[in-house]
Amino acid sequence: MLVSGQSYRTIWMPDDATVRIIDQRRLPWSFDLLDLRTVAEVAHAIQDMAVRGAGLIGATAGFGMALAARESTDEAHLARLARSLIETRPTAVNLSWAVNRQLTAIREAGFPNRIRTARAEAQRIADEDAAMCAAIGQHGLAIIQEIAARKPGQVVNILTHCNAGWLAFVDHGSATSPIYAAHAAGIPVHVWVDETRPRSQGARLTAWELGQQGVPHTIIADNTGGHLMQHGLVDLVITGADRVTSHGDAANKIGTYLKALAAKDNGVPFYIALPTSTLDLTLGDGVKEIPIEQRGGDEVTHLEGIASDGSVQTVRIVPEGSRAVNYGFDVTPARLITGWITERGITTNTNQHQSRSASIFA
Ligand SMILES: CSC[C@H]1O[C@H](OP(=O)(O)O)[C@H](O)[C@@H]1O
Repeated sequence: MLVSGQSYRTIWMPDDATVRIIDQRRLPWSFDLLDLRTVAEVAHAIQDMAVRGAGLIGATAGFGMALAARESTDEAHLARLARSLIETRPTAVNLSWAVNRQLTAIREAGFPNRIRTARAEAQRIADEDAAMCAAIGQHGLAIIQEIAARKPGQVVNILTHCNAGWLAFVDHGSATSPIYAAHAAGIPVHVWVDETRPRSQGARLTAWELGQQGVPHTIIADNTGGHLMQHGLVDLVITGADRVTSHGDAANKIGTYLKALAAKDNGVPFYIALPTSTLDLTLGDGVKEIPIEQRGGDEVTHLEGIASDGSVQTVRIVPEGSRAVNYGFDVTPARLITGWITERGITTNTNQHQSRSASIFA
């Protein structure tokens, strides 16, 4: 997508030994690129959220395995490097999916061919992610067009939570891709951007990327969405997901479940946008089975911002000594979801009031 008018992806390899990323820890204060040259540096970038978002975590792991292929001296060493990537964050299934896809490709090609194989497979994973997200945009566009047709000449108001934008993928995004497609098609859209505490991915990342594309948007405190829905100010909710089970239960940033409850109570359509690389059909009951990452309490007790002198500072926003818990994700049960938008099309939830089916993605 565009950054100051120039087209970017979130990750690429300028040479076979370097993974180059947009360092999202610096956004929106500054736009900085960061080069990663070892598996350890890639693992730290994922764990410290220099890169984040299900699709981008997967692509980063894929490129990390291209570096692992260069570092590894034998298959056991390669397996240890792979494990060090998988262990960085537990919820987004794309991470383990990408690593295991690379291990399979290397195993099939033979260890001596690992470097060339892993480099090519990493590029395929990234290119596929971008293509899947573009397709999600085209499929999701139909939903927005249908709403626009019901309110001619008026703005379509869309609420999204966290950042499931192009910054969470290689390009286009999942939840934002239909928004970008609608904006490009000339449909008047406006986005309510949940700030998404504690890491503020919405206020810092979604607002930044929408602004760069010229999409009208308004940042709201996380607890505002329900009020807006009660007053008819939200036509559609679209979020991303980090893992979706065979039942259609969706793990996403903490707070997504609460938005789905408010949407259900107010008759607002609630869609999950995801590439099929985010599906985990080995799981059924998402609330019981999806691993939920817990991060440090300091992300809750402290807030980063830019001071009037332009310096980026972190301040404590709670009483000294107060403790905090920091659940990174929650799970929205399929019964609250109107439909799932993937690169294959839209799966509408026809059994929202029935017991969960074996798999809605059959
Ligand atoms: C659908 S990928 C974006 C997804 O990932 C975010 O989590 P994090 O920023 O912690 O990686 C959040 O759940 C987004 O919805």
